[in-house]
Amino acid sequence: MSHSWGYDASDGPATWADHFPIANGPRQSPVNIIPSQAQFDSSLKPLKLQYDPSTSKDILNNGHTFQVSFLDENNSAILSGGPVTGTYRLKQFHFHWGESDDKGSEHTVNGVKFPCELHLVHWNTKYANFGEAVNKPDGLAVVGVFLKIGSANPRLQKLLDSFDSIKAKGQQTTFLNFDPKNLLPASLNFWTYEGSLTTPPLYESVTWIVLKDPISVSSAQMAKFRSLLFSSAGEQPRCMCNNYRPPQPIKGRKVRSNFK
Ligand SMILES: COc1ccc(C[C@@]2(O)NC(=S)NC2=O)c(OC)c1
Ligand SMILES: [Zn+2]
Repeated sequence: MSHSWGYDASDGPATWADHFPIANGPRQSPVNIIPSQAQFDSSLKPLKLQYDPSTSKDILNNGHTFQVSFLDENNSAILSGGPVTGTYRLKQFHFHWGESDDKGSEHTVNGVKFPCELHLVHWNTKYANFGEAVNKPDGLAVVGVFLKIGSANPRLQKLLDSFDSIKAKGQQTTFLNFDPKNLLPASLNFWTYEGSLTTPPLYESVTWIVLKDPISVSSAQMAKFRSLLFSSAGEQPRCMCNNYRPPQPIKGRKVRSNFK
């Protein structure tokens, strides 16, 4: 039976090493990105994200976050270029956020936290499927996008409108024709480094691609994120928020950028 974990003092990030010793491994995520220490790498190719909205399937409250899953039987929604070799297929995207607008992102920039961070998860098609790829050193490529408080973002609205249907853990509903391209900033300038999943099992299998530019979200929209629950229907309601792991030791890793 997989060990239960969460984000409270009793089961949160400070306790994860008890059952998942890789939590203290050499390539853990997230990290604090220090732009002045990132190395510009002219050999990095432009990041290519080719998404097909018809591959979006459903939206689920999994008790840790909410995620939108995609059909991944073919190369309709893919990531290529950037720091990766080959083709990676979009599997799902999800978010991490705080109980207030002053925290919530997993990666930080010069120690600055954003209120929310989007993760677009892709798996390497050199492997047969996501399950085979998820624990391989080159198995996953995750695009991280920061959300910054500003004007309401209409492109988040379809997600927010689905929240009443997935309020509690385990609730799921169909979520068709959603184009994740609409969640990206205009610029695909990025930082990249070798890291891990940011929740147990914390596999060190992620090539991180963190976009420099944020997208906007309003404070009212963030409040809707916080209307979701960690808890199942019928249980004592527990606000889904602060579902972020703090930055981990860089341990000698280099963060590269495709921009000066
Ligand atoms: C067993 O496979 C898993 C388990 C958890 C996650 C989620 C997460 O840990 N990973 C990132 S990235 N953010 C997260 O919250 C996952 O995502 C690819 C794959
Ligand atoms: Zn994540």
